[in-house]
Amino acid sequence: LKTTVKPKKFPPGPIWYPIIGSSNVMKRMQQKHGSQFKGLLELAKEYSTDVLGLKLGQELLVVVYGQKNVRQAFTDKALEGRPKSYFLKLRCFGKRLGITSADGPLWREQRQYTVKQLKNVGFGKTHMEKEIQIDLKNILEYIEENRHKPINPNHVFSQAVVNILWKYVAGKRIEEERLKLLLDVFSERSKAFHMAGGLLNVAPWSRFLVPEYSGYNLITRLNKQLSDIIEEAIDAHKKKEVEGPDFIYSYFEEILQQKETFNELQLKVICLDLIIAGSHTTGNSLKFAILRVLREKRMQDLIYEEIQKHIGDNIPCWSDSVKLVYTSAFLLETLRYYTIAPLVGPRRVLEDTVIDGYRIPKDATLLISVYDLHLDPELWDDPHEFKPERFINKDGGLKNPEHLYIFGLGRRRCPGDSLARSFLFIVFVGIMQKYLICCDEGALPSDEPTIGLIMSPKPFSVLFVPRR
Ligand code: HEM
Repeated sequence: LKTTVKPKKFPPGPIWYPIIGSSNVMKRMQQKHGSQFKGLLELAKEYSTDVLGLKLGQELLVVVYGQKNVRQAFTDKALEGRPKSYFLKLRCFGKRLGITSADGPLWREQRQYTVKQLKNVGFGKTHMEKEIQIDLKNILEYIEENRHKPINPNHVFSQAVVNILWKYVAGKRIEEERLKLLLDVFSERSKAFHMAGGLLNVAPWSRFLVPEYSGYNLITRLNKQLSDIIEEAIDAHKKKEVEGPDFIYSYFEEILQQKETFNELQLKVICLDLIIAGSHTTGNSLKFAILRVLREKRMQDLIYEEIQKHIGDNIPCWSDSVKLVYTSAFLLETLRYYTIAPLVGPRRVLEDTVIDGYRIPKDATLLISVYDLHLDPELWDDPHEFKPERFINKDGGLKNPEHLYIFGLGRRRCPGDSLARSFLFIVFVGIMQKYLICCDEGALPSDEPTIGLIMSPKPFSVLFVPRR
C-alpha cells in the first residue's frame, strides 16, 4: 500500500495504483491523444500544473512545462543525469556508455572529446562543408532525373543526412545496402518506442514473459543490426581500408594513448549516438521546410529572389547565411513551428531538487516539454502563424533566437547543432536556387506531424519545377 502514497510535495498528477502506479492513466491518455507527448500535455492541463508527476511501475516520472521550469531543467546540474533504465542500457550493450545514455564523469569526458571533434565540422568548416555540397549535388541529380513525376523527398533526404554523418564518423560514404538497412532500422525504432521506454522500462522482467509484446525482441534485433554495421566500419579502420581522417581514426589515437576510459566499446556506442541522434532529426527538419514552402508561395518567391540577388548560381555555403537573412529566418521559423523534439530527455534527477515549489526526489525521471514554449503567446506574437519575419531585427539582420529551445540548453545541449544547421541551410538553399516546389495534382499534403520519439511529417510527394 505504501507504494501508492505520494512523497511529500510531489508534483500533482493522477493517483497511483499498486504495482502499476499511474501507467494505466498514461496509456489511456496516450491512446486518446495519439502520442505520449500530447497525452502528458493534456494531463498537465487537467491538473492545472506546470510540473506533472506520475509513477510508471516503480519509476517516478516528472514532466516540466513553462519557460522558468524548462530553463531550470536544462541548466541545473542536479538534473543532468540519464536514467539507469533498462531501455537505455540495452542500447549500450548492458552498460552505460557513450554520450546520450551516460552521465557523471564518464559522460563529461566522452562528451567533451566528441564536442571538440564536432567543432571542426559545422558552420562552414571547409572539409564537411564540401561533403554537404556533394550531398546537395546528389540530391539535385536525383531531382533532375525524376523531375517529371512527383517525388517523395523522404528517401533522398534521409539518405543524404546519413551519408554526411557516416562520412564524419567513418570517413567514407555509406554503401547503398547498408544505408537502406540503417534507414529501415531507424524508422522502426522511432515508431516503436517513446521517451519513457514503454513496458520494457517499467517492467524489465516482461522480456522473459512476453518478449514480443514488450518490444524486447524488436529492440534487441534493431540494436544488433545497428551495432553490426558500426563494428564492420571499425574493423575496416583497423585494417586501414579507409582513408580518413574521421572520428573513428581520431578515437583510435586516444585508445592508443592507453586512456582506460577510451575503448572500442565506448567508440561503438558514441558512433551509434551520433548517427541515431543526428539522422531523423536533421532529415525531418529539411522535410518540414519543403512541406512549408508548398503552402507559402510568396515566401518561396522571396527566398528565390534573395538567393538570386546575393549568390546567383554559386554553390551555397554556410557563410552565405549572413546575406540570406530571410532564408535563414524561414529555416529558424520552420524549426520553431515544427518542434522536432517536443519532449527533451529523459533526464535522471541526481539529488532531491525543488522545481516550482515541488519536491522532485533523487532518481526520478524528468522530461522537458519545449513544444508548448515554442507556441507560447507570452514569448511569441501570433505563435500559431508561420512568420519568418519574427527572426529579423529592425536593422534587417537575423535576431538572436532567444526563446528557441530546438537544440536544448546547458551542458547536455545538442553537440550536433552546427552540423545540422549547416546541412539544413546548404541543402535547402541549393534546392530553392534551382526549383519551384509545387503540389502534386494541386492537393496540399497535410502538415500535421506524426509524433513518435520525434516529430515526422506524414509521407508526401511534390513536384520540383525548374526555375529556368
Ligand atoms: C535538427 C536537428 C537536431 C535536433 C532538433 C537535435 C536536438 C537535440 C536536443 C534537444 C538534444 C538535448 C537532449 C537533452 O538535453 O537531454 C540533443 C542531444 C544530442 N544530439 Fe542533437 N539534434 C539535432 C541534430 C543532431 C546531430 C546532427 C547530431 C550528431 C552529429 C546530434 C547529436 C546529439 C547527441 C549525441 C546528443 C546527446 C547529448 C548529451 O546527452 O550530452 N544531434 N539533440
